[in-house]
Amino acid sequence: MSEAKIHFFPSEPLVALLGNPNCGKTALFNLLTGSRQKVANYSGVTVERKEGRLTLESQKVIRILDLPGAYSLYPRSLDERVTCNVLHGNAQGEKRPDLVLCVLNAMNLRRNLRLVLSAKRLGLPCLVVLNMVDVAKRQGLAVDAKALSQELGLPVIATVGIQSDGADQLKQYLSQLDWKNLSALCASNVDEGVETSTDHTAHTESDNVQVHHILQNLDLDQIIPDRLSDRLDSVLLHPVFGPVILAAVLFFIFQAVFTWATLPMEAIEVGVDWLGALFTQMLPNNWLRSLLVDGILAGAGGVLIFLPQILILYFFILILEESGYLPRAAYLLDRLMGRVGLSGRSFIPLLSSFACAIPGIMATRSISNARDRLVTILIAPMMTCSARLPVYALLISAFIPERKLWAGLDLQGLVLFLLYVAGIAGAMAVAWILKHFTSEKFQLNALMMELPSYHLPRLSNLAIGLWQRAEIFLRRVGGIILIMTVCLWALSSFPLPPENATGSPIQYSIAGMMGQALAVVFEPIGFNWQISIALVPGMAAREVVVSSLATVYALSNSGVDAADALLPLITKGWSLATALSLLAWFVFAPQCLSTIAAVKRETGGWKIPVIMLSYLFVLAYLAAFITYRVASHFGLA
Ligand SMILES: Nc1nc2c(ncn2[C@@H]2O[C@H](COP(=O)(O)OP(=O)(O)OP(=O)(O)O)[C@@H](O)[C@H]2O)c(=O)[nH]1
Ligand SMILES: [Mg+2]
Repeated sequence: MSEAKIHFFPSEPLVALLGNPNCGKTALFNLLTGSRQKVANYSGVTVERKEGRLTLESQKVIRILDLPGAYSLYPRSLDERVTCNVLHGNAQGEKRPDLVLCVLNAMNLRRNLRLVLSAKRLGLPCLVVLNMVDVAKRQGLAVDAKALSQELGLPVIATVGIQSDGADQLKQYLSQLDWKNLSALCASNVDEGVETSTDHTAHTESDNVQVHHILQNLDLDQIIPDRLSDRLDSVLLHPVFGPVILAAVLFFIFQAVFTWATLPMEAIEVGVDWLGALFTQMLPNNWLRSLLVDGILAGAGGVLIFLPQILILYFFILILEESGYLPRAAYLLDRLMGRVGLSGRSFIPLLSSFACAIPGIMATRSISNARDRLVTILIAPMMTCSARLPVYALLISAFIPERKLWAGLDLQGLVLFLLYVAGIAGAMAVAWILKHFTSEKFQLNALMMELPSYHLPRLSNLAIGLWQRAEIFLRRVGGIILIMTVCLWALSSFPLPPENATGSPIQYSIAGMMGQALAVVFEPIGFNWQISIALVPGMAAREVVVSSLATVYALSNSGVDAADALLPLITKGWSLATALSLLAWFVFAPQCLSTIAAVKRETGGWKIPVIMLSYLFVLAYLAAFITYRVASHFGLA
């Protein structure tokens, strides 16, 4: 029996944004649709299609698709394939676009125009959008849009993706378009002989010749050097200064995460304490008060305190992304990564994983080599995601003294930096081991990566980026973290202890019993039953470990003010060996459930997520075991 699928597409016209990576498609998409998709100054930011809507002056609504950047319509990586599938009408659940907006970076017409010529051959109506005309103007490059339009046989509209009115002319053009009859925008001067050729090298050669002619006719054949970027690169990409500056930048970031966050963190802590005291005073001593104070405030409130540190980390990541420094860092690390069998291409996905492993794993779509991509996915979870920051920060605050070393260096910041380095070193070691399992024939591809011009990060972009991060974090605190905390509170509070009980009530609860059972597994690495309990809900989200510890300890110690009691309790109650062992565990700890789901989605099956989960568990256990034993040996127990 044959089965046919019928798709019902929305009736509105579909407009797709096509262009080389980093030419400003997403910036324009945001301007047209009012969306807030991620814009950054490197290639491969967008890796999946995103849809938005634009209401034209005529009140007509059109759908707009932002697509991953592509160098050609012969895909070499997964993100380019997404774009090609859409343009050929092969994308699942999506019709073929009614109109293609070919976005050009005015500063790099030579390469950008080749894609326009390929797009023309698709037979779809095309409109050329000449973006970044502000930069071109600044650099003294005058592109004559009318002449370009004549050369291409298509309308050309100038835009500036970073100005709020930068796409107004484009919107106006779209408003006046006859959407029922777009055939006028189909290419008229396609060379029929070449069009029917199936050999794409023939296209490439003829396109090169045609682009050369167009640029000559427009008097744009000369290369305009970007002097500022070149001068900066002579220092930042210097074989000696370059790596030193990169290390210093990363080191400074981790110092700042600790030192800059102190004041705002204290302010949030005071607020949470005040609320806790208020509830304790106002409510009778019953289960509701316990839920509010020991559960919600101690747990979710305890995680909220880490918001400033997370925002400071993101602030720096956003600056690195916007400035154009990221691909340079990838270039600097290419040789180093080559030693472990990876290319510099993997650097950006790995760096994104410092924020969260999920966007990092998604970003591997831009890696064209399938083996490189898989290894990068497997090691991405070892990069310290921002959800692990609260766990590190809590343990560092509890066990590492707040001391200044030489030159004002903060000891706690240094330890944090070392933990990040431990994650990176672990990841590189795993990549190196995997290199030896790869067939002899495997050859590293040379790094081909575009270095964009440096930009000063725009304050508005930074503010929006930070706000989005704060929103995501607050939603996690109010959502999954709160839910897990309340569940754990319930499991830790019931059943009630028997009348003649001698220990604290939590020991008789479901969670208490589970913790004691789990402690058998974790005792060899120095974890007590409270930690063992906290690790389980911690699989839902990393920060939950902190909220769970807070709740478990609050319930184990009646009579102590819960919300602020965790820190002194663990300082007193745990040995340094246990704390170090827990830190070592978290450097490698198997990832949260959403990361595992993302790996399954991206690799199309359970095999890789199961491998990842198993090897990370073994690694985390081994690292914690060795740390605990060595620390105990040196008398830190
Ligand atoms: N000066 C200037 N910068 C722009 C303009 N349009 C975009 N940008 C900047 O160019 C960089 C790239 O913009 P994106 O919109 O992320 O580029 P993209 O084409 O979506 O890139 P991919 O998703 O990687 O394919 C960002 O730093 C933007 O702020 C423009 O017209 N003028
Ligand atoms: Mg984009």
